Amino acid sequence: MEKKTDKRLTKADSNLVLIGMPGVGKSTLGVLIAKALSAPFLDTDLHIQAEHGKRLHEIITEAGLDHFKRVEEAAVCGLNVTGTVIATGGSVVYSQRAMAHLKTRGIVLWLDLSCSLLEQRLGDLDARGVVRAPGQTLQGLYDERKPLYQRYADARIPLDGLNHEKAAEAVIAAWQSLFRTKD
Ligand SMILES: Nc1ncnc2c1ncn2[C@@H]1O[C@H](COP(=O)(O)OP(=O)(O)OP(=O)(O)O)[C@@H](O)[C@H]1O
Ligand SMILES: O=C(O)C1=C[C@@H](O)[C@@H](O)[C@H](O)C1
Ligand SMILES: [Mg+2]
Repeated sequence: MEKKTDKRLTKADSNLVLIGMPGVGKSTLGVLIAKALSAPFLDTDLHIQAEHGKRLHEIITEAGLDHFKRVEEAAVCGLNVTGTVIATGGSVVYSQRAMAHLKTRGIVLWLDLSCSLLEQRLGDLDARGVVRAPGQTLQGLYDERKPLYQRYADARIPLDGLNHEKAAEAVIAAWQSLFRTKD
């Protein structure tokens, strides 16, 4: 894993940033985690949709994947929040700039789930607007992204077999233990 948490960040100031494959639970778990930590919650996908007045898959269909990646990078690099739980889009790791921006202001936690479970959760990938090459399978996408999630994460949280509540607890435990080792 690339660069660890900035030692100067305090727990109160630091953002808790969730990365991982589409459908792994960044948005749904992010809300539960924010609630448990009494922290604000921000979903970068919703932020982009509100800014553009469009669904993400419409942006992708109308303007293409590269355009969407630029939109996502600009939206993430424009964030200026602290102490916030941030659910990112699964494709944010394609932007080195966006990840550097997130890492200087927070701890990045990679939510990981096996592909067979992801497949059960996700419906039509095209309807969901996933950033992938035409015909690329979910396994192919996972293999492509895994080194990126690994590079940017301060910790990986394996979620197989955990329901929403247990998964949120696992994320919070990882976050707390990272601060314990930091202090
Ligand atoms: N631990 C869990 N157990 C069972 N289902 C879950 C769990 N976590 C999330 N889900 C379900 O998986 C689906 C996808 O979750 P969610 O939208 O939060 O994923 P995401 O990571 O934000 O995806 P995207 O990158 O597309 O925004 C939702 O229906 C959610 O309720
Ligand atoms: O993993 C992806 O490729 C994506 C996930 C979503 O969160 C959105 O950011 C968008 O639909 C792309
Ligand atoms: Mg989401």
